[in-house]
Amino acid sequence: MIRMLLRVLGDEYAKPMRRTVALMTTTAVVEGLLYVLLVPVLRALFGSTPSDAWPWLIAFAASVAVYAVLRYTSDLSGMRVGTTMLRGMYHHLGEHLARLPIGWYNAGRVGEVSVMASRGLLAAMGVSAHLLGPFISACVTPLTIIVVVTAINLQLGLAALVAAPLVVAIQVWTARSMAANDAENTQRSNEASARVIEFLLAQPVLRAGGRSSERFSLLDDALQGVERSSRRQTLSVLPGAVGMTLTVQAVFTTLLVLGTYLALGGGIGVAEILTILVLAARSADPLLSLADISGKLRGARAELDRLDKVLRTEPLPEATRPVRPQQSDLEFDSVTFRHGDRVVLDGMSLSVPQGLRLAVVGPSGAGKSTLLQLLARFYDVDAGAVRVGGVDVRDIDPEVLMAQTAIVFQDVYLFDGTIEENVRLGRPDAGEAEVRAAATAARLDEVVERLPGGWATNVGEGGAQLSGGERQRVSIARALLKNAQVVLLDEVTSALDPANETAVHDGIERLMAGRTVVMVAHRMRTVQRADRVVFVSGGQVVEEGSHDELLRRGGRYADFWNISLSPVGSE
Ligand SMILES: Nc1ncnc2c1ncn2[C@@H]1O[C@H](COP(=O)(O)OP(=O)(O)OP(=O)(O)O)[C@@H](O)[C@H]1O
Repeated sequence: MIRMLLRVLGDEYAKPMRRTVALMTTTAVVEGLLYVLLVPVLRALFGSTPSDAWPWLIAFAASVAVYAVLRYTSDLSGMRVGTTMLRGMYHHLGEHLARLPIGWYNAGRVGEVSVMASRGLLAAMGVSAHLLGPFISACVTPLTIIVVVTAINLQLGLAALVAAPLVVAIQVWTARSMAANDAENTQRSNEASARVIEFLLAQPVLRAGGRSSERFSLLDDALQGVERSSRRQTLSVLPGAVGMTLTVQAVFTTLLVLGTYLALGGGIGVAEILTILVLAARSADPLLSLADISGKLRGARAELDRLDKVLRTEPLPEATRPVRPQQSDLEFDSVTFRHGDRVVLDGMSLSVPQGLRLAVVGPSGAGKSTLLQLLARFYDVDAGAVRVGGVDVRDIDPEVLMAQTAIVFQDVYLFDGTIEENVRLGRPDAGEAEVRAAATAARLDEVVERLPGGWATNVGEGGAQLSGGERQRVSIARALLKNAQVVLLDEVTSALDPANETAVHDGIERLMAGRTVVMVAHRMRTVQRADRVVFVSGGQVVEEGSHDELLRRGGRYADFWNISLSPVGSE
């Protein structure tokens, strides 16, 4: 477990962790040894001069004080290591996530990473802050006590020692029977969380379609699944807990009977027998809590496993000698790319000379968006090469590639901050005049004028305070501010009202001026602004030429527009 923690976090935490474990072990041993002092105390109390007990009582009190200080220090150390690790883990995870390919971030990841960053990291931190100390105490203190009992009386020590393999066997058996239920419970909880999120996000659609109750029953089923698996999980603990209680009781009774027998035969004194019984009673608590602590440790381990899996996901390889492209022409050279088993691009070749605009048209699912994503290196190709300025994108420093590429997608995500802060993301070191100029060029100034807080208006999480078209203008202003030589557009105007569409078209026109552009197009108006058009289908370019040429040719492209402009398919 600790090895796993250190692997996830890095070796810099090994030293404080080892120190904490040593401190916790010492504390547990001292706790066990402490009670040896009861023997002289009790001997004196049962002897002819009870006042002889005083020095031993003082020694006992001093030992208790030493134990209390040790306990405080080791708990504090565990807490400190836990919080330092938590900070370290956040940094480690944050840095790693920032290096992972953007293609890794599909919809499911958001839930997975957010659960990991909250529940997972807290559970992992809890290992050293809350679980390690009690776990070490539950294992080491009873063992120390057995050693002490053996030192006082060999027969009673051996009787107590018989319990050790029994306790281990019960632990292993309980852990096995709980493991399957733990996994099922985690899976059911994750499913239920996903259903809750789906149910909340889909409220507008569900209400419009009158399907709320239908989807609620799915959510209800998921929640009932959690209830059932939680019940099974609780029940799976019971045999182990009962077994452990019976074992502890049996050992206690054995020690009591054997101790009384030995005492009656004069083999052991009353002080010794009382001390042994106190020690036996003292071992009961940590032993009984062992099952609970082990369960929590297993839960934390499962969270760490998930974290470890993400941390072991390799970022896209970076070039050892990165090349900076001097031009902005684009090229797909026999590119093959798969999403899982599905071949999306199958040996595709195309090129875009510097400063020209290419429109990509094709049926849904043909791989148009994927083509843009490969140009921005969200993924690496499976075969062939994607080149910018004649340089393979894998040989370009990712930051340089990103600085050279402006991307405007249909779905724009804005951060919870002011409009100005959101535009500035395009180039954080831009001057105020440059930010305003970009905003004006994107016709964002019209939006800002209407807002009560002007430039300082907070856009809310995800840009919820703005309409789709207004968010789109922020995104275009960002791209304009970035002043990148390559512009990638993923049909940005298809869902806008006429006023916003005109404004966004104006902004896009300014953004495209003098730059190399690839635009995914679903609308004739967008395509007509391109210098060249490719029609993609089946993972390949099937037709290429200007809009008018392709229409005249009467092939797939012409069919595509004829269908989409027919009364049923028209916009
Ligand atoms: N993250 C992903 N994981 C698995 N498959 C994916 C992923 N993204 C896209 N695909 C699949 O790759 C294929 C191409 O998707 P892409 O989004 O590039 O198509 P498109 O031509 O842009 O479609 P549309 O016009 O409908 O947006 C589709 O079959 C899609 O299901």
